[in-house]
Amino acid sequence: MKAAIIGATGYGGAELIRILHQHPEVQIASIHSTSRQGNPAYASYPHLQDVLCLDFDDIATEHIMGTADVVFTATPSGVSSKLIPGLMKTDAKVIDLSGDFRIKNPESYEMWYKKPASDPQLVNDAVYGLSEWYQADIQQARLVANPGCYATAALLGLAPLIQKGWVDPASVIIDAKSGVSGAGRTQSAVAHFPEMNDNFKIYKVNQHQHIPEIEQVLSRWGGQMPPITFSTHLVPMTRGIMATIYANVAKETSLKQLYELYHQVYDNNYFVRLREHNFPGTKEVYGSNFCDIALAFDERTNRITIVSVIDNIMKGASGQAVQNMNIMFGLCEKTGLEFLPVYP
Ligand SMILES: NC(=O)C1=CN([C@@H]2O[C@H](COP(=O)(O)OP(=O)(O)OC[C@H]3O[C@@H](n4cnc5c(N)ncnc54)[C@H](OP(=O)(O)O)[C@@H]3O)[C@@H](O)[C@H]2O)C=CC1
Ligand SMILES: CC(=O)N[C@@H](CCC(=O)OP(=O)(O)O)C(=O)O
Repeated sequence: MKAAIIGATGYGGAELIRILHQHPEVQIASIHSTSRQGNPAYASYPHLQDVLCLDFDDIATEHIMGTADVVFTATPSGVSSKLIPGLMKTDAKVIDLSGDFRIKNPESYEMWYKKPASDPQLVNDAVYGLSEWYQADIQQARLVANPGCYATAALLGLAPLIQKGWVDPASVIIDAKSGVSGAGRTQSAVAHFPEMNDNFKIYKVNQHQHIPEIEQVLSRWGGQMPPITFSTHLVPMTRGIMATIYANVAKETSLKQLYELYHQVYDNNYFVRLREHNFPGTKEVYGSNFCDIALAFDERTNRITIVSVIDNIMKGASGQAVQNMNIMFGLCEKTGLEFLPVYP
């Protein structure tokens, strides 16, 4: 298969290059940028010197038409919505890493993203690419809306409990923390070294764009859902997300029963690992496509604590995008993705 990457100068794009370069079924046919067109890949990414011998091309659809079987758009929200209608006129399958095609309700998208919603027909046709849960739809999809990084960690952690109705949905609180690469490569004050180093900050309180995304999926699983509380924090590390999720039980249970449920649900999913013997840290998934989940049950408060960790650029973005590509093209979902976590 031939792949084109738009937004290849960003972190999501660089990670796609790292994965696809060693994917046995894929050749990177072209990389695209608006700021570095005509320049070699190594000019933007010195670590690719003598490895990826391609120049950045511009983003005109004509340059992709007929040359790619799959196009990854690793571009910001508001940009993907403009690029993808043209790409849908080619024969390629498209996997978008932005939030532009995730939210089915256009008013909700516009309220949370503060940008015009994408073409409603394409939003309707786009399949939400939470690989573990929508495999059958992803197999048939022409356009996949790859999930947000925080949404991936939170949804994989909550899925069994919400689907089975084991917790009171009104009690759900998701407290999440991310490494700074989640903010992308573009410079910003918040990600500036003196601002984030030796610091720990909450941001976008009650305003994060992943709130409607998480609520949309939880409602699909558990029926009408009350609004959730979701907080995001920036941690002075490069990669990683930890979502610590709290929920009150809706029925009598025990830690043993909770793990039995999670094993039933996830034992056949290679990329979800249940960490029954110790709580996961972000380093234990660093550079890999794993989502590690552990549980605790406090009998005093009747509250469950779920800890879910991912690498934000892997399972939270480019890793899951390649997992979705594998599913769309009928390959084993693990193909080209069996990276061990980088440790230490
Ligand atoms: N980083 C992460 O952990 C995650 C990111 N995402 C999403 O993935 C997407 C990419 O994120 P990330 O790589 O981190 O972001 P970066 O800021 O690192 O990169 C964004 C890329 O988009 C390109 N771009 C910017 N403006 C335009 C434009 N007007 N037209 C075409 N291309 C443009 C830039 O390239 P150039 O200026 O050279 O054209 C750049 O390569 C975003 O939608 C992000 O929300 C999702 C989950 C996690
Ligand atoms: C640390 C940090 O800034 N993270 C980003 C999440 C990146 C992501 O998943 O973005 P999209 O949903 O927009 O694609 C944020 O909180 O907005």
